[in-house]
Amino acid sequence: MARITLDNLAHSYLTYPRGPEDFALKELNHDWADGEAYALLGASGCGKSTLLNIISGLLIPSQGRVLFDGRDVTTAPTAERNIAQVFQFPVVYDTMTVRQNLAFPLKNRGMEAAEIARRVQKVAAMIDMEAQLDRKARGLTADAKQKISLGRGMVREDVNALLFDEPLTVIDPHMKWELRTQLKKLHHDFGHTMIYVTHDQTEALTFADKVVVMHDGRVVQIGTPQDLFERPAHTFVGYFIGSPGMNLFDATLDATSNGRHARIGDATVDLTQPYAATGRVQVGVRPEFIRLAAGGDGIPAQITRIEDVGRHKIVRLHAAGRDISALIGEGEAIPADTDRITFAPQGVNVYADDWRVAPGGESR
Ligand SMILES: Nc1ncnc2c1ncn2[C@@H]1O[C@H](COP(=O)(O)OP(=O)(O)OP(=O)(O)O)[C@@H](O)[C@H]1O
Repeated sequence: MARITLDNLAHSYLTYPRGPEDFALKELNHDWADGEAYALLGASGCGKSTLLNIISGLLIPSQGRVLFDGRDVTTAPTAERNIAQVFQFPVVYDTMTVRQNLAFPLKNRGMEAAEIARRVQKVAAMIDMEAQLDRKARGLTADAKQKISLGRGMVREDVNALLFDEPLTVIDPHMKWELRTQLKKLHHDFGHTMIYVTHDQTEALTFADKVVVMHDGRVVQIGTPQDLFERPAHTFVGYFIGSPGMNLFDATLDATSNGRHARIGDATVDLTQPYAATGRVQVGVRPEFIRLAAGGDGIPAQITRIEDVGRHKIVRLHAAGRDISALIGEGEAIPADTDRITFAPQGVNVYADDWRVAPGGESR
């Protein structure tokens, strides 16, 4: 296992990039802590695979360095990096049995037969393929083959890091959940440094200790699932994480209140904390923190639709010139004469140029 350092890293696929917009990966400095499980999350094309390929050695970055435990591996080939990789689509040897496929990375390193047998058996149990160990891989479903690929990735215990690039794409939904649980268990048991690329927020939030959110070639936030939910560092994180995503209101901070009050449409909202930003900002409030009211203070709003999705209701509203969503818990009433919304103070975030502005007095 290793700490992986990205030092001043950036990548452009163009030979002569003219500006930041020509970089698939914009400048990045980061330490991936030894033994942590990270998910790299972002929409298609945001640069996840580019970053993963630089870490694995499939791609040499146009700028900066990659260090494993302080050793510069920027130009070292994949084979020298001692990592295990699992890709989106299965990579298996069709003419070999499942057992031989799983044993392959260990045999390659000259491991003793009894130890190979022990590890293969253990991994086969994890991927639920003990009954098929002596079947040839040829003829197995794509799903089963991908489980073999995952097993092969997990069979070595001495790797610097385990890298997964959307590994569950071809797996059926029930097995997805099962395998994700197994990966988490594997991480718990062996403490590998794991990097897991996905565009699926559920996958990222359930798998990882820390989620690295990428947008347009840039890492916009690295945080625990709770950080991403409570304090999205960038409007993209607010929108991308959560279902529905965070509501954003155009607002003007009121200088006479030391940035404590915001003007949203025709209403004045008490943000309950001062913000050191001036002029036009955006106020972000997740649907979980929107409260419905009839009369009194708040932003005038009209309900346009109510969707019952089981454990809660999604209330769609029109407020301050935009469509927004509120989540109302089971058993909570929706006032029939709802004509306003208010914000739960702990759910308010303020953004200037898409980046979160920390309120005065925030500890971090
Ligand atoms: N070999 C390449 N040559 C030129 N441009 C590339 C190459 N590979 C990726 N890109 C571009 O770099 C950007 C980032 O792509 P990348 O594959 O890293 O994103 P991603 O987040 O992994 O997306 P996906 O989830 O679709 O794989 C995209 O604009 C993509 O078109």
